[in-house]
Amino acid sequence: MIGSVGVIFGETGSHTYRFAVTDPADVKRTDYVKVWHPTDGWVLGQILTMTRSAGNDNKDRLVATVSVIGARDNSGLLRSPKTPFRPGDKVYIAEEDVIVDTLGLSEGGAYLGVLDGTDIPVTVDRNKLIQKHCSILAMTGSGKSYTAAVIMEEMMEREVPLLIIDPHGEYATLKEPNDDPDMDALSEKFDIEPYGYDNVYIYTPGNKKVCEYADRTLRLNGLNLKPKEIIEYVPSELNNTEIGLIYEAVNALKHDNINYTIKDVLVEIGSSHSNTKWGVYNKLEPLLDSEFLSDKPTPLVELFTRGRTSIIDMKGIHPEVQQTIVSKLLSNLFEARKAGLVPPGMVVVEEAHNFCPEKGFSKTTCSDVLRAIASEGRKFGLGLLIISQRPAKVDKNVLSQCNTQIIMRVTNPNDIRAITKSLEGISTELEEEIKRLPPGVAMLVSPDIPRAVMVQVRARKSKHGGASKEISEDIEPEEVDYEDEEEEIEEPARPSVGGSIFRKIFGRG
Ligand SMILES: Nc1ncnc2c1ncn2[C@@H]1O[C@H](COP(=O)(O)OP(=O)(O)OP(=O)(O)O)[C@@H](O)[C@H]1O
Repeated sequence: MIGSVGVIFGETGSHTYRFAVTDPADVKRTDYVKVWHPTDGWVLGQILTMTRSAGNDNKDRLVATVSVIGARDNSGLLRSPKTPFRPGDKVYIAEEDVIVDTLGLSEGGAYLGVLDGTDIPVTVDRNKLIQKHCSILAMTGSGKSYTAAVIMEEMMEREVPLLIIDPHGEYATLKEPNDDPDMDALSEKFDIEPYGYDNVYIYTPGNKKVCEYADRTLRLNGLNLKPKEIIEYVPSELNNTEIGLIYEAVNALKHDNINYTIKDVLVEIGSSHSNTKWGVYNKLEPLLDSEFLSDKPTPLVELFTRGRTSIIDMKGIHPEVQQTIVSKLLSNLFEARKAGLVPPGMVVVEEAHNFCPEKGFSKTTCSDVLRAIASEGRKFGLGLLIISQRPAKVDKNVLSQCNTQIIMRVTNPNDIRAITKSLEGISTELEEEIKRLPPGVAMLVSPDIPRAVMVQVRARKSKHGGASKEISEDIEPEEVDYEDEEEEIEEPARPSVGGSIFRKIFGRG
């Protein structure tokens, strides 16, 4: 053990104390320190703040404030000392084994990275990630999708089935090894090797024109859809007369007692004498173009099976249609999991604020199923990994069910409020810490670790495909006034519909 780094002074408690730092070169904020307590033995603490001032003698005084973590008792329980530390007690830098034992850092779980400022690996239990869900919350550019990919890699290595809802096509590069020019140094630091994963399949609900690198087309059941289901798939608003035409067409097909597709519905609408039919054609055309409604839907046992990762790449798909696809897909998956038709596994939802928005922001067709998986998924072994850059806009019912929280840099006060509301006993210092986290460093709140810890997230084994755009260095980033910030979710431009649907359905111009 190296010599003491300071001496406790002033008023002390059993939860916090201050010490005068002997040499500023010995300690820094966030360091783990220990103090001997007469009844509890070595008690671990973490330096929360450091202040510098000039004393009466004009000498520099450096004071560190420590938050007490505690010590393990004979039965392994973490306890805070019942009596305060004594002024005059010496403070020492905590050794690795004291930190590991006290924080209960175990080996063998999903390897997330190292305790910030140390080489101590931090892992999280894979089963708990699945059974108790996980969230990654951070502002854009702070390393959300990078960290999400690290968790995916850890899951893939244990052959956990993964279904990734990927609105921006960020995760296709899981197939390629990391080609970071600094890979040698990163490999050594984190003890990992670059690796591209084989069993990753990219599905597009569109077609190859929409997503040229997709391996397959995602097909959902398009047979005998109810009028309400057809309407949900239509990206444009339908007026009452148009909705009426769809109902009439479906009723006529049902009356004939035959299996029908969207194409049949359109042919039926074509026989109507109403001029409204042209409007309906125009609005239903994208459904025929995208080809995802089929009488041969992609089997769930193909999408969600041991050792396989299926990425649903939503690039080029209208946001409202994305929500309907996610709703259908996850409802079917949840039912299949309840019936034991697919194995336990994890669903990853990127941009979760668009799929399960908080009340008052918008309503989506997939909110209910995400809420159901969040509250009941643990019973059936269906886990959620929720990722969002706008925690304030994510459904609280979903966020509050995520027992493992990975929080990266967040500066928006509304988002910080949303995060701290869902975390018990988070201190003002930790709140401040969240605002200052550098990219790649995360605050981990896990049921296995008695307090929030800062983790330097490990390098990816696979290549990073984040969607961040290069910003010219001479463009100043825009200042955001959070008070005036528009809280409504932006309505993206609807894709234009055109071309001759008549030709597609009837085979002539
Ligand atoms: N743990 C890490 N190690 C090394 N680099 C990292 C790490 N985390 C993030 N980065 C780097 O930071 C950049 C931003 O990360 P990432 O793309 O994950 O951000 P994001 O929060 O998902 O942003 P966006 O919302 O724009 O997608 C990336 O270019 C990546 O190279």
